[in-house]
Amino acid sequence: MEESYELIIKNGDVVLPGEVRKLDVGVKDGKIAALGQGLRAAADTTLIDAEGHYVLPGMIDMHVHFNEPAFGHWEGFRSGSAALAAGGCTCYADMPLNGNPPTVNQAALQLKTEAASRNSAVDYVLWGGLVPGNLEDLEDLAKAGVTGFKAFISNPGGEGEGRFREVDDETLYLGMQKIAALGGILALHAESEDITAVLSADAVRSGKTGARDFAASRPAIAELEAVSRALLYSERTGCRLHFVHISTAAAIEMIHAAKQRGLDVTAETCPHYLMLSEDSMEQLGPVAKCAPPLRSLEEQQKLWEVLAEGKIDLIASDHSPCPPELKLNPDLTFFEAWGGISGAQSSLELMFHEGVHVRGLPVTLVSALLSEKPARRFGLDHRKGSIALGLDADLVLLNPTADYTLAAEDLFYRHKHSPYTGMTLSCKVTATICRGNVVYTAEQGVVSPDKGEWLQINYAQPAL
Ligand SMILES: NC(=O)NC(NC(N)=O)C(=O)[O-]
Ligand SMILES: [Zn+2]
Ligand SMILES: [Zn+2]
Repeated sequence: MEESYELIIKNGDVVLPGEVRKLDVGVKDGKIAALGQGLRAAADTTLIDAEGHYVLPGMIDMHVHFNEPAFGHWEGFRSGSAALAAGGCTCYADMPLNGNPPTVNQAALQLKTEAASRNSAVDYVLWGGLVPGNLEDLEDLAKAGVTGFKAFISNPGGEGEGRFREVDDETLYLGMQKIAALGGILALHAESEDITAVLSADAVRSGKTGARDFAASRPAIAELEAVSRALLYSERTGCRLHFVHISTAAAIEMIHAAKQRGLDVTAETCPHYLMLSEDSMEQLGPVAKCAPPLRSLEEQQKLWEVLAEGKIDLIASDHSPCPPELKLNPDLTFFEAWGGISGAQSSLELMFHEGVHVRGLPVTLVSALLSEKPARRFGLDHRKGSIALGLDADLVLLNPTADYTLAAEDLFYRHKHSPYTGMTLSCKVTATICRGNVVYTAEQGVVSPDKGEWLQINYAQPAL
């Protein structure tokens, strides 16, 4: 009997693990059911012509802050996931902070899942938090299906009573022991609180509150010190560790060396450390403010070099949005403005534009950093992250010969500011498909805003 497909994507340059081939992709029951040439459509098959386009696995963005509950006026699941879909992302991980309550116990996780349910365009996983005082909650969170635990070494900022707090050393050490026993993984924001707090206070006291003063208050040594401490804890506790948003090649090298000696650690960086620099902070203002801060152009170049050498494990956006008055109000000093960049919609396009087109990196390397490697690291690879038979049909069509200038109106975020508006890009996402369902097209926008599902993670077994 002839196979019948609900969807066939024809004639695209399909990005498979390690190679690109011109193939048709046949989708049945939301899964990739065939990869071949000349797949035949039935009367009710939807056909998409991908001639001249890459067909990529959807990006898996392991680091976004959607601020519900309570801070949906900053960004919510609807708008945030719409932006991700428009940017070629088919699965994401929501961080446990900037909503209130933060996701640090089961009751808070329940509120999070209620906010997300039937409000996400694409699939998602949820991080729980490790904070002072919640050691006893970690097991419940793990059983409820969080993807892992997130902790901050430096003060995360934010508003509201009960907001997310950074860990002290004891909480970090005991937390890592416990997470190791649960088989979980810790994601860590690694900047020394002692160094950044003292330098920030000094700068503000002496009226040095500009963009470069901010960068100087969070120097590379703050990242290196926190990374080295956490590596020691990982070694002693056996806790799997993932460093979020690493900003320097030196920290990447330190993590890589730890990996070489057998530690189960990985490093993420973000498009903004690869695309922007300290100069951008000065030119664009707080819209380009984040922590760790953007670095020098020399540092940015070194980060591309370690990326090309395969020492970076994955790319995530660290989309950390806020209302315009916390970023664009001229009365705020650079130190007072919100720290966090709105960028999730642009990650894949930026990485292809700069990584593949400008710097000549292999398409397969860039795609692996966006999809395959995050899936493997976080136990999603039996369903997501690659174009392979039997996996979810999470697919992106990318036009690699586009020439478009990103405008604020193109953004699906709740608040349409981003450091990338005005940038001209050489590629564009033209369609995003999640589990065989067309979620976004460049012509029609987000056509399916609410069919994304929560993938609960069971560390002992792979995700459902
Ligand atoms: N509270 C935050 O969202 N912080 C975020 N802010 C950044 N990166 O500037 C982060 O992930 O650290
Ligand atoms: Zn962070
Ligand atoms: Zn973050």
